[in-house]
Amino acid sequence: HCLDKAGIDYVVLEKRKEITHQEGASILILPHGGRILDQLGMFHSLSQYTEPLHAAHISYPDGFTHTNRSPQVLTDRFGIPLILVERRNLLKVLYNSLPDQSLVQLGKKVVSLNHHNGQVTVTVDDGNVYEGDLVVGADGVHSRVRDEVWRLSDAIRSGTVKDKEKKSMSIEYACIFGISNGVSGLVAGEQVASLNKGRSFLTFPGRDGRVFWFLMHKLDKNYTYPGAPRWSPEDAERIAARYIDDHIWNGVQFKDIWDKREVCGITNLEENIFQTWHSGRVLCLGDSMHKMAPNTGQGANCAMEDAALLANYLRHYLDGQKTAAKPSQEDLNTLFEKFSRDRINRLQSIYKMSRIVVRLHAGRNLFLRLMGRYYLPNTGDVPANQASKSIASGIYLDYLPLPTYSAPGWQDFAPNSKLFSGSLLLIMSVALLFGVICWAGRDIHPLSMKILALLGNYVSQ
Ligand SMILES: Cc1cc2nc3c(=O)[nH]c(=O)nc-3n(C[C@H](O)[C@H](O)[C@H](O)COP(=O)(O)OP(=O)(O)OC[C@H]3O[C@@H](n4cnc5c(N)ncnc54)[C@H](O)[C@@H]3O)c2cc1C
Repeated sequence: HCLDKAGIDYVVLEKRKEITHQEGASILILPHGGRILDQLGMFHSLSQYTEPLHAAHISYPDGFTHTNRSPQVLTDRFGIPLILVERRNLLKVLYNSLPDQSLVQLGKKVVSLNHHNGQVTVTVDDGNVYEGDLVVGADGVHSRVRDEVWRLSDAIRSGTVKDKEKKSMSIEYACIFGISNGVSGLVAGEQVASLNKGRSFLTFPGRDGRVFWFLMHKLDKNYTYPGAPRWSPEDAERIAARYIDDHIWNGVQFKDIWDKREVCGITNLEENIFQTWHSGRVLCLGDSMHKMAPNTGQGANCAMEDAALLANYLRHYLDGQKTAAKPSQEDLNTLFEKFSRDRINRLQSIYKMSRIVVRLHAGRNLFLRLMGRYYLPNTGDVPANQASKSIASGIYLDYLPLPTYSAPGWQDFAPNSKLFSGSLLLIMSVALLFGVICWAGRDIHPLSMKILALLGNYVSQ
């Protein structure tokens, strides 16, 4: 869509044979991702499938519960609701709104890439070969194109991509996810995070009693490729059985959701930001370059930003050319290098936050358990403020008009403060101190709570 609107020719090669395969996955669209979809004219088509989120509940293993209005606060600030959409419906809308669907070629698994006469060729598994000025690998966490970027880099200069980078993706959590039908006791639009030791649940009740859910499960150790665990449906059943009596919210147990599952799956939750994004005329983006836990709902939103920023840069490059000559290798190097640097800069804090949140939700250590239980519930709008900062500095398509809704959040939380990343550790450490005091006494002094709330507000300024 981004290339189409920028007037750049493209073809999409997709290994699957169908667009809307049902795998039980769903995607939270945050305002920065929603703004891009809105610019491309698709956000409203998506809303027919969704129930906007307005409240967030947190439940703890000791029975304590807490509710905040973060989703509604974000909606009010940015003028665009947070929506959870089935992945297949997102793909359906993306596909159906393409002006020329024949440009998406299904059943084309990319196997190799090569440079030839100032062009790049792509060979797919049926033997067909495609040629273009550049190739963008958006082929997910197990990217074939990333392997090819490494091979092409090493062919230019041996050892360019170090083994350390090739093995830098780690796996400490797995996720069982699914969609259930007819679960009572949960309210549409009110998301639930159920925190527990070694696991956490995220539950998004949608329309007509449908519930989208995720169980994040801590593994016995930290894995790296090629030693990553592999999962079968039986493994999902075995893990689910361990946590079947866990309380989700309002008397609903995981059993009530699991027993009513329509569809479910299991996957590793890989984590990493790779450093080598390109070689020659080939560039990678999306999950192939940055993979994060889904607890903050950022992966796909960041992938959309990647697409938007690349389209912006390509469009600027083409606008600046006096002739219709093809982009030279040197020009592409400069463009790809700037693109990957800008993206890594933007992604660092988002990635760090997703690492913290998945561990905090699963009570990874005493510090995080104290933070989760005694700090988080007393922080008011702090989670919404942190999210607002990353949303407000989101990428948009600079060659298309911005949506016309007026919402103050885009300006109010625009990147003019360096407080966030620099002070996060400090604030968490101070919060830990207060957490320990609260935990030791269990009887939480109102002054401690006031100080925690003030600290929280300070971080989010
Ligand atoms: C459980 C879970 C929940 C998540 N929830 C959220 C959320 O709420 N919000 C959010 O923003 N993100 C979420 N994410 C992350 C999100 O799903 C990913 O970040 C996003 O899908 C990445 O998009 P992508 O296009 O880079 O890769 P993918 O979505 O993985 O797409 C890659 C595509 O490339 C195709 N492909 C692969 N290899 C080849 C090949 N050799 N040749 C041709 N085609 C190929 C695949 O078939 C696929 O269609 C979640 C992830 C998980 C695991």
